[in-house]
Amino acid sequence: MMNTPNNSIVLNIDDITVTYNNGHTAIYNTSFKLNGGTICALVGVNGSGKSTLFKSIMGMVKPISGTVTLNNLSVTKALKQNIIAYVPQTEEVDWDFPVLVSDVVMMGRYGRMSFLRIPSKEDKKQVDMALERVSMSALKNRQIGELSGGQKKRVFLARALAQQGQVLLLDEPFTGVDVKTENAIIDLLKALRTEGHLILVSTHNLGSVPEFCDQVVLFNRTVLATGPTKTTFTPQNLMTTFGGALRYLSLSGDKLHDDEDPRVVSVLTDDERAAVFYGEGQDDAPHHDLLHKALRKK
Ligand SMILES: Nc1ncnc2c1ncn2[C@@H]1O[C@H](COP(=O)(O)OP(=O)(O)OP(=O)(O)O)[C@@H](O)[C@H]1O
Repeated sequence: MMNTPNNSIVLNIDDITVTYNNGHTAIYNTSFKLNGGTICALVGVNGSGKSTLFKSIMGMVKPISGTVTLNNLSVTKALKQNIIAYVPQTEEVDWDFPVLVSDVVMMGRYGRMSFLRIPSKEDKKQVDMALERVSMSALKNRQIGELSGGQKKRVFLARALAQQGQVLLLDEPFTGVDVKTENAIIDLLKALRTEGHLILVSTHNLGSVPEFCDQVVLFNRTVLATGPTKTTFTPQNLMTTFGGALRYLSLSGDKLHDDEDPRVVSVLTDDERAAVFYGEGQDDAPHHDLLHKALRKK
């Protein structure tokens, strides 16, 4: 069983500014607040500071001003209590390091072990359950470096699950994964939301945002807009966020993916685009098949 988190978890980012040692201010005056039982998308162009924001929440970079708190605890205290789990971008990991898949997932348990790091029965059970949840049990004795990009992502997700944190930070979990895996991850995140977790996920797959995220933070070095997806994830706000670098794409046919996914890329007309964004009297969020990877860097 996962922890039994309740909706009382609160992440409060209050007016933080992060300046790197080289003098570059990556994010400034950034504030937003999220509660448990939420999946929030963090959306912005490359270099807009999304990873920096994650690292601030993880205490890996220190804001020069402002505070990050979890249930009124400082990041340091929240980390000690294993409240936050982080799935970094794949590029940030040294994949040549010789380590088994199950060992990577066991790392999620380290914060709960004594300094000798001898896994208990419970630790092993949690690792097995986490691997099961991301459908990676069969590969648990493989070297991590031998896995595909999508499989590595799932292993890191399993590591975060094994940690049993109430807050899950995911930095681009869909990059380089096939559509089936993306859908499986989305289903898992929805289940975690139901269990009361607070999930913040950065993604460039704009099409899937309305399908599984109830909140959004549109970001470019500071918060441009934040709130419920339905009212905030609007074409106008997205144009502000992406400054004309946005392309509206739909997918169909078999050319886009290696698997049997029957989709290809085509450009949407203005009318279709309006329909995708809740137009045409649609009450429900559009299915992410309609609009996918709509960001193209200019
Ligand atoms: N360690 C660092 N030292 C100096 N500058 C950095 C450092 N890390 C990131 N930056 C700069 O801060 C800015 C924000 O980078 P960050 O990685 O947070 O963006 P991002 O939104 O996650 O980008 P992407 O979508 O490409 O992953 C960039 O201009 C980047 O060059």
